[in-house]
Amino acid sequence: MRRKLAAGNWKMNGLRAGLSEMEALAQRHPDPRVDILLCPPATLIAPAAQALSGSRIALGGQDCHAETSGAYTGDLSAGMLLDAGAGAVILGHSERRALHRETSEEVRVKARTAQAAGLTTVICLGESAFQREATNTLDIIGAQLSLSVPDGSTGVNLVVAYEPVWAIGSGKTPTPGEIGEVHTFIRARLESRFGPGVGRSVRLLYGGSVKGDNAAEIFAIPDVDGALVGGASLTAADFSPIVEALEEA
Ligand SMILES: O=C(CO)COP(=O)(O)O
Repeated sequence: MRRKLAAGNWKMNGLRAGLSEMEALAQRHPDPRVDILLCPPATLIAPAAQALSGSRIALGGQDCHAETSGAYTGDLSAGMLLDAGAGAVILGHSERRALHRETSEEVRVKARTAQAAGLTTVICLGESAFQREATNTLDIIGAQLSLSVPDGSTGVNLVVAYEPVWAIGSGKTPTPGEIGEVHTFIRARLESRFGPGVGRSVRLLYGGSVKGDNAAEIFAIPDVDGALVGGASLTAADFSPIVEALEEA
C-alpha cells in the first residue's frame, strides 16, 4: 500500500514569521494518517526543522544542484539540504523548467545526485496549455517522465508530481477524467520501466490549484496518491482541510 502524501511547495514565499503556520499545522495534525511534507524556501529549512522537531511533518527543498560541491555561486547541494533538515527535494518544477530553462536531462542528473545523497526526489512533470491543445499530452508526459527520472529510482526515493502548467496558480483544474488518464499512464510507464513492484510503490501526486474545496474530488481519482500544493499550503487554515481530505480518501 502506498502511503498518501500531502506536500506543500511554498515557492519564493515565507519569512521566519511563516514558521508559526508550520507549527499550527503540526498542532492540528499531531498524528496524521498521511505523510505531510513542507518545502519552504531553503532559508527556512533549518529553523523549520527546529520548530517542527517532534512533529510528524517532514521538510524538503525546492531544487538542488547536480554536483555535490564546488564553485557554483548561489546554488545549493543535496547534501546541504539534508544537513539543514530536509528529507526530500522538488526537482523539475515547471517554474524552474520555464524560468531557468531546466531540461529533463538536467533534472535527471540532479535527481541522481539527490537520491544518492539520501533525499526523496519529487519530480514534476506537466504539459503547457499550448502543448495540451497542439499535441498529445501523454506524449509530452511520457517524454518528460522517461528523461527526468533516473535509473535506480524506487518507491522510497521517487515521488512523481503531475502538474499541468496551465493549472498552476490559475484556479483551473483538469477534469477528474483528464487527471486520471495521465496518472494511469504514468503508473503504467513506471511499471514497465521499473517492474510492477517498484512501479506500483511510487507515489503519484497531482498539483495545480488544489484547494480545500476540490481536494476530495481529486483524491478520489485512481492512482492519485496525494497532492503537491502551492498557494493553499502557505497557511495551516488552507492546508489542513487538504490534509484531512486526503486522510479521508
Ligand atoms: O505549482 C504548484 C505546486 O508545486 C501548484 O501551485 P498552486 O497550488 O498554487 O496552483
